[in-house]
Amino acid sequence: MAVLDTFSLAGRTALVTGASRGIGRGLAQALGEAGAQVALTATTLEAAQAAADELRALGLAAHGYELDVTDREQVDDVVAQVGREGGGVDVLVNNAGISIGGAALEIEDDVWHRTLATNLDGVWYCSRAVARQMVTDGRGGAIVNVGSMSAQIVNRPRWQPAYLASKAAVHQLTKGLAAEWAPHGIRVNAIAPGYILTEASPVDQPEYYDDCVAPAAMKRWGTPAELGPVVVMLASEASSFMTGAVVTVDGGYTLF
Ligand SMILES: NC(=O)c1ccc[n+]([C@@H]2O[C@H](COP(=O)([O-])OP(=O)(O)OC[C@H]3O[C@@H](n4cnc5c(N)ncnc54)[C@H](O)[C@@H]3O)[C@@H](O)[C@H]2O)c1
Ligand SMILES: O=C(O)[C@H](O)[C@@H](O)[C@H](O)[C@H](O)CO
Repeated sequence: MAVLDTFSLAGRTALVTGASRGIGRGLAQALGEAGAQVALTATTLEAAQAAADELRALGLAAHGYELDVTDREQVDDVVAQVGREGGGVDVLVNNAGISIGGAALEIEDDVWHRTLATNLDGVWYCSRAVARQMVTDGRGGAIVNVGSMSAQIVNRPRWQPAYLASKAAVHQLTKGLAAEWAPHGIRVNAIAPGYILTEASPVDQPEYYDDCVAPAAMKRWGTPAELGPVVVMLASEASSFMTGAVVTVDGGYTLF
């Protein structure tokens, strides 16, 4: 197979969580451009369908589904539905995540629990539901988790202890599931983005420059579009011998 053909996702179905905006929206579009039929999921059906409409307007194959990743029953139902409608889920991108700021001595327990529920339990529920389907179908597949450089560094000046813990857990869960599911032909990898400009991460604002932009070797923030090619690689045969890897995409922020 010619090298660029190994990146093709033609004939595959990809499910993306938190796909209505930001990084998830960008990744959904990249997967669609690589040829996948994309199931865009979001916490409201309206947001999911609006994002799917945008992709279809670009000539891509996309459908929207309501999915709150903290709701295990809904996860199982949506994965089953996407599987039925798309001939099985071949690619799962666990993107949904929240980061709530607050000092450790001050945050409410609710912040801790909500963060872990979304960023970690959500990855667990979605991965397990998709892997069960992949194993039952005997087809294998690829899971890509959106981790973070926050698994290894502490963001400043905004403290977010639950977020840091959740992303470190996602990286290690990636490795654990990769080891367990390799015999089933399921590869599990993660990306660890640095600062990416999104609604949740307004790093173009001047107050972020000193801590978030200047320390990166490339002295800039990244965009969701710059994560797309990396995720397409991890989702496709282009990374056929990769599993359990965490690929850093941070403009050199964590070099120092
Ligand atoms: N932006 C960055 O600098 C950056 C860096 C590293 C990692 N990340 C990670 O990338 C992912 C996307 O971040 P973003 O910057 O695009 O943020 P964002 O807030 O724009 O997007 C997050 C999406 O997740 C969705 N979401 C939240 N809770 C959910 C739930 N319970 N169920 C389903 N969906 C839910 C939101 O509705 C939203 O659409 C997150 O996992 C984040 O931790 C972001
Ligand atoms: O590195 C990351 O994982 C992200 O940048 C997060 O830390 C948040 O997006 C940031 O806290 C927003 O201010």
